[in-house]
Amino acid sequence: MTEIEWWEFEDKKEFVGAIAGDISFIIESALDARGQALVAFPGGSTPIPVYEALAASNIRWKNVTIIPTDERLVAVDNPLSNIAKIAKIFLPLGARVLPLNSDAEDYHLAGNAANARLMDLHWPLDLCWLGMGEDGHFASIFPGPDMEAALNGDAAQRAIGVRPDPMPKGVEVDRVTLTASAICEARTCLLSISGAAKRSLLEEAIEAGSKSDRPIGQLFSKLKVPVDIYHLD
Ligand SMILES: O=C1O[C@H](COP(=O)(O)O)[C@@H](O)[C@H](O)[C@H]1O
Repeated sequence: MTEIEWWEFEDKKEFVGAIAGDISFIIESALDARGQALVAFPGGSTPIPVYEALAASNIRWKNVTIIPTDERLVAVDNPLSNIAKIAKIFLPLGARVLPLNSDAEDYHLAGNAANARLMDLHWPLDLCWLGMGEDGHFASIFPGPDMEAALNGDAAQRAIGVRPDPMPKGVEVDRVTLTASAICEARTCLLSISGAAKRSLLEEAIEAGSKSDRPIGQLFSKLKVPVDIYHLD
């Protein structure tokens, strides 16, 4: 199992500031070392205040490429779109923001198109910042017909189309996600969650590791890079 450091917060402002500070450091270090940075940001609602804090920081965005860890296959003007929120904040700052979605006819083809797009990037990710749902999914790796391929498929595949089964309530759409192997290759990994329920689910899943029926437990059994977990109570 990988090394894990938990960072506990009761104050939302401190939680947001600590994550933004860590991410700024990782991005600036990558820019200093390689002249560019490639990072994956999670979707959903938890990360939005952190996006805003990052946007207010002094990061040199010009040489930073941001991809979402996953995307819901909806139009960009749909409020469920992950890339729309990222693009709205970071494009005006000069970052390159690359979507994972496309006009492909079905989610398998959308996954293949995203995978091909990611092959053009300077890999690995300098940072994979993840969120986690209340059901223990991360990025868009959910139980369902595609979970095995997303977690344990071809190690060279960076993105894959997935259909959650059961569909998560309120977000009943197909998706494209980074694969576990693409995430495990990242130079750094950070997970941010809020709420006591997510914390105890995560602890149990990490403990169960590869035997966990939660995708996040299986991811932790594969990760080699140390992970910082930021938790807001
Ligand atoms: O559907 C998704 O949910 C997770 C968790 O979102 P949160 O708002 O509960 O933190 C997110 O990490 C993922 O990127 C997103 O597509």
